[in-house]
Amino acid sequence: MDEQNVVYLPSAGRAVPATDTTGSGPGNTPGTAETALAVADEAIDAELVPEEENAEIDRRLAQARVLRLREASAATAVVIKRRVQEAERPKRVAVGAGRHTARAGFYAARGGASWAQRAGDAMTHGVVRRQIRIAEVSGDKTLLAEWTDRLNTLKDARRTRLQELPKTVWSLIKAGLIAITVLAGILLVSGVTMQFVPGGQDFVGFFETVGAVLSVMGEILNWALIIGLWGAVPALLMAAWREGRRAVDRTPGWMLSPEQRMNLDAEITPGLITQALANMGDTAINKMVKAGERFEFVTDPRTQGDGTFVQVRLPVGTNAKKLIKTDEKVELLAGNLGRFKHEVWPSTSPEKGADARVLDIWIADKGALDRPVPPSPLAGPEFGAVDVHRDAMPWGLTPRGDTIEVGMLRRHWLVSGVSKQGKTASFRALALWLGLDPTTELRIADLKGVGDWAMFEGIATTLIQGSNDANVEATCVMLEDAVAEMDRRMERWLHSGGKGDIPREVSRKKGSGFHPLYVIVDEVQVLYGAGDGIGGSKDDARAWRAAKKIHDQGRAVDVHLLQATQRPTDRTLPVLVREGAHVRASLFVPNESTARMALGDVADMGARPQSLRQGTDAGTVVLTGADDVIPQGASHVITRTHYISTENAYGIAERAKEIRKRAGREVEVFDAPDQIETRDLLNDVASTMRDGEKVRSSWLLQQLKEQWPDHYGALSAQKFAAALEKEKVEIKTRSVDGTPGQRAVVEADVLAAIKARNEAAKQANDPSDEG
Ligand SMILES: Nc1ncnc2c1ncn2[C@@H]1O[C@H](COP(=O)(O)OP(=O)(O)OP(=O)(O)O)[C@@H](O)[C@H]1O
Repeated sequence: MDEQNVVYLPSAGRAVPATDTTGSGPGNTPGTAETALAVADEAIDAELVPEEENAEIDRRLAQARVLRLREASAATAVVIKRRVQEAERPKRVAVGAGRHTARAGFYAARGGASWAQRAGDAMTHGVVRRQIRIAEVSGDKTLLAEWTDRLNTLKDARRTRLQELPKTVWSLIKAGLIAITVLAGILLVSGVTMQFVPGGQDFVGFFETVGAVLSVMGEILNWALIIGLWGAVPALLMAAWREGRRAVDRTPGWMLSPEQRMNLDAEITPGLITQALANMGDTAINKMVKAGERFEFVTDPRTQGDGTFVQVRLPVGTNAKKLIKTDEKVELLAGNLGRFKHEVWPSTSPEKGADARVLDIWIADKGALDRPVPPSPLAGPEFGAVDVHRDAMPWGLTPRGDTIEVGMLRRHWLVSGVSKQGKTASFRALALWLGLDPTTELRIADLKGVGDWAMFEGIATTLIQGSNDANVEATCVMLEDAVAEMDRRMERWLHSGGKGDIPREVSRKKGSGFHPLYVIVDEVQVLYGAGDGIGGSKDDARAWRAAKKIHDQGRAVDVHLLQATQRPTDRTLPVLVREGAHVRASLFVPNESTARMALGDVADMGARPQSLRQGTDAGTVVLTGADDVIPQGASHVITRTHYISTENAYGIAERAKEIRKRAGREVEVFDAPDQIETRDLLNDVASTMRDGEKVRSSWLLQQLKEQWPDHYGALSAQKFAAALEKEKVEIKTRSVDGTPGQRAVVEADVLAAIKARNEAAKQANDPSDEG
């Protein structure tokens, strides 16, 4: 339809061709183009409707006898709409009542049929016969023999009961006769006795009284019968209706109102599950359904958290793993259940004794996963010091609403997920919790460096922020240092006769040297993707070798490696590194193959981070390997992590600092630790000075600032002196350029310090030099 030639009827919500002045065209709207365009100016809220719909509205208008639209104005359109609605109200009421009656009739009839079927089943042992047919269809001979035996036993028992029926009836009749005789005898004796009681009734009078009592009782019985008979019909209909509602698999759509149709799948019933599974295109299930058999519900649908849990045993010839093998299958199942893929989580059953045919399904209530996760307990000001030996980190909730509190001791972690899915926030939450234990040491590299981890200044003993070469090199050194620390601990522990894990008391003792050490790298793909012999998976690449050593042995001496990456691919995360992590968690990833890299084999067992919704499910992870929170036998658990914003993270970090201060475990840091730590001060100083030179320290600092402003720009004279002193270079008082009494740095001192440092490092790395 040409935009120029339409009139918008705001409330009627359609557009009428404005040039149609004949009254015979769509809308029967006589008028001129001018009036039409004038109306168009007034119209605000309208939409173009297709020709057919327009024609349909016209038809309804005609039926309602609202035909004359002299001036096509917005106001008239509103009036017309109201009149149409009024005119249609009786029809709507009639349709609603019709649907209601049809539905009630349908349920009652279905209830009757269900009773008949149950009665038939009871008479013919139908349930057992069905199981026999299933066993026959699936070719399970053992099951067939078992059910056939059961049928024979039931038949024998019934035959015996039938043979004994005449005897039973005769016994009942006899008992009745005896009861009547005894009653008659009692009445007779009572009547005679009354004659002899002074003032008592005579024989006839006594029986008249008995007759009157019996008559009243008869009247009561009569009324009860009348009421019962009249009430029986509605009661029966009501019971049949209830039974029908229970038994019915699916109400025909035309019997439901539009709202009911929309909510049709909201309630998870055995009928809905049956229909969903029967439409999975599985041969064994098809065979079973064709044979008229039903699924065995190990657990009927029951509410669990914000959803429904159900356990179904599949027929012989298929199993749970096969049924949900691919993403497409899961999506099909979800669609069959009227849900989105992310709302349906089928898995093999983790329960003890559940065989491979038992399928567990958890189905979220519609929209339940869009409700926000409550704030992190860490963010509450009352959340105090933690003990990694004793406590677990409250990371989030399962979609079912169970809390996920995960232990952080002696586990290496890998968190994966594409950008903007909450990787840093969820990963940083772990580190914040660790920071609240004053005994832990955190060494952190944030290889993005936009300040996401800056709050750890004053908590972490190493804090590298940024992705330039120097930071990458520093991160690699951080890992290698952790390996050296690990080796030192191992040796000390063995020499001291220590056996097994480091005990809690030793680990928490100040100065023991066995405190829990956590090496944390965010955006670790930058490290493994680097050149210069650092990244990659070649035999001599430094980063993966260090990571592997920590993975292999760190746990024994409480040295941990926690890594997070956007890209868990072979090129940016060597296989050995990702396989070495005990706990692996993945936020949304784009496909199954990435999910497999992020999580390993559990991607075959129902762990599907690729089914999370990009963006909407930010912060939701599929967590594997954390056996303290994953139900026994299950491969993974979905965790909707509590979100801790950067602002809140600062608050928690401040608390961590106070806790450390109170415990006497403050961390000494430079104002700009990343700048100092990611460059080699001695080398930089040496390269700035000429042979045999002695220079003013202020001049030297100025040179450094000019050459590497990013690194030394903020360094004060005092801090520079302290840094040199730390590197064993003393600032001396010397005559420089003929001016005596200057604070000077002598090149020979710098070279000597470098030499001493190199020798010490060489000795530390060469075990043959020791002892
Ligand atoms: N647990 C959570 N719950 C809800 N939303 C979250 C959660 N975590 C993160 N988000 C949202 O996702 C956004 C991105 O988070 P974050 O910076 O942690 O993502 P990222 O995956 O680390 O991204 P990048 O890799 O690009 O740094 C946050 O700003 C926040 O809006």
